[in-house]
Amino acid sequence: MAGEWILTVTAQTPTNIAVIKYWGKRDESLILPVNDSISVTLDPEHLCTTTTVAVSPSFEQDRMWLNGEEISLSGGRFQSCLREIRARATDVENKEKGIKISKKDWEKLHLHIASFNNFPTAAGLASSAAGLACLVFALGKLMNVKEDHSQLSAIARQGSGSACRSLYGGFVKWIMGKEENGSDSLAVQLADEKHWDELVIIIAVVSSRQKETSSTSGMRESVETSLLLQHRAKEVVPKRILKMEEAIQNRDFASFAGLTCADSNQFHAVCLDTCPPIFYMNDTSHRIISCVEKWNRSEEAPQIAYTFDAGPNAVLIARNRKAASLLLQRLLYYFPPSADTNMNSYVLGDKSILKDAGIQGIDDVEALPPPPEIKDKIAAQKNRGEVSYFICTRPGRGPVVLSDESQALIDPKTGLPK
Ligand SMILES: Nc1ncnc2c1ncn2[C@@H]1O[C@H](COP(=O)(O)OP(=O)(O)OP(=O)(O)O)[C@@H](O)[C@H]1O
Ligand SMILES: C[C@@](O)(CCOP(=O)(O)OP(=O)(O)O)CC(=O)O
Repeated sequence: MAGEWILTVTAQTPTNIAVIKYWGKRDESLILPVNDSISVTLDPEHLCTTTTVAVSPSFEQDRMWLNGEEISLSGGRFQSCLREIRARATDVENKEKGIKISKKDWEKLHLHIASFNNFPTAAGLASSAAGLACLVFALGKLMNVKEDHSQLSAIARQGSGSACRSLYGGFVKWIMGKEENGSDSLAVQLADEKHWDELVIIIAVVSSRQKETSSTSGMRESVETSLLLQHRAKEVVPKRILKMEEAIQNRDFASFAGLTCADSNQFHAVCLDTCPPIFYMNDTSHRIISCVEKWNRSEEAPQIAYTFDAGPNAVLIARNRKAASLLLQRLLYYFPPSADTNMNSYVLGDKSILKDAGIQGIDDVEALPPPPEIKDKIAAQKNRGEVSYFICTRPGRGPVVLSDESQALIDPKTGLPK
């Protein structure tokens, strides 16, 4: 270790949405859950975190910038991740740059970290999951950590529980584990993103405002006060996990949708059963559920699964592209954009779904007929402006290293954000 050099690694990591929810910890500091959970990883093309980690003997302290603003790394969760990953660092040699770092040097070397979310932070779109997973994954690469993704997931878990599921693409299970030290509480991949690639996901962003009750404090209050949570964790989730694994393996959409909707509804029932009650969904969320339920019931088999995290945004999983375009027509019929919004900023992500739905501009939205399953005028009412925007996406891949230096967020000469 000599001279003034800077070594960087840049990684990209997806976010994930739980279809069997994690809600409740048995250990707050290690972040150990009261039940297993299962998630779908979302395509990083539309929702992801990019993080560059840099190390240099010239850095005087660990520093981090999130979306361009410097943030503190002093929080216990960041510190746990940094400590755990440093403890697993090994020798690193970069012959091209003439850099040699030995295992013991990592204790003294400081890091600069810059991260960017390509979607709103702290808006109920799981930025903490993608963010903490990306931090751990990028540091693992920089420090030549030999552990596999499951071992890394157990470190990301200590940054934010749901982050452990973002270490893999496709369908992922977070096994709650039994050990007191948390060593067996980690994520495993159930199936990769190609296994069920017909699925299309539409997110209705109902509100981008920061929520009143964070997941962390909400689940603490539920553990302390909700009897329904105890019943859910002991009796309901273990059986549901088995059924969900089977539904995913067999690509059985009817079973997948039934389990996903029931689990989201039970999670929100636990929130209502908490004292004082927690309300994450709002009237718009309820209207979206009712639209999906009516349509699903009018068809021979369910077309859409819905799930809501700790906020009012709806995550809608369509069985295939055809169902997704019919869903988008319904959503745009009920929730047209307000007068000053253009379609280009109203439907984001994979815009080809919009084309499939036959919608080119606002005139096509205004001309949409009421969905055929609607029988009365009240049910056909429009709710203009209630949805901020939609994101069309699909199941996606796990973390990757971006080797193209132009994608790095830290200047390799100054060690500061570009
Ligand atoms: N890219 C990132 N890198 C590191 N930490 C991040 C990153 N993005 C978000 N975070 C951390 O996560 C926090 C936001 O988490 P929070 O749980 O409030 O929102 P969210 O994850 O977007 O929403 P939700 O958990 O409801 O889905 C940020 O304040 C920051 O501490
Ligand atoms: C409703 C959820 O999204 C809860 C996520 O909780 P977090 O992972 O954000 O909580 P902490 O572990 O305290 O950081 C359900 C889920 O993702 O499984």
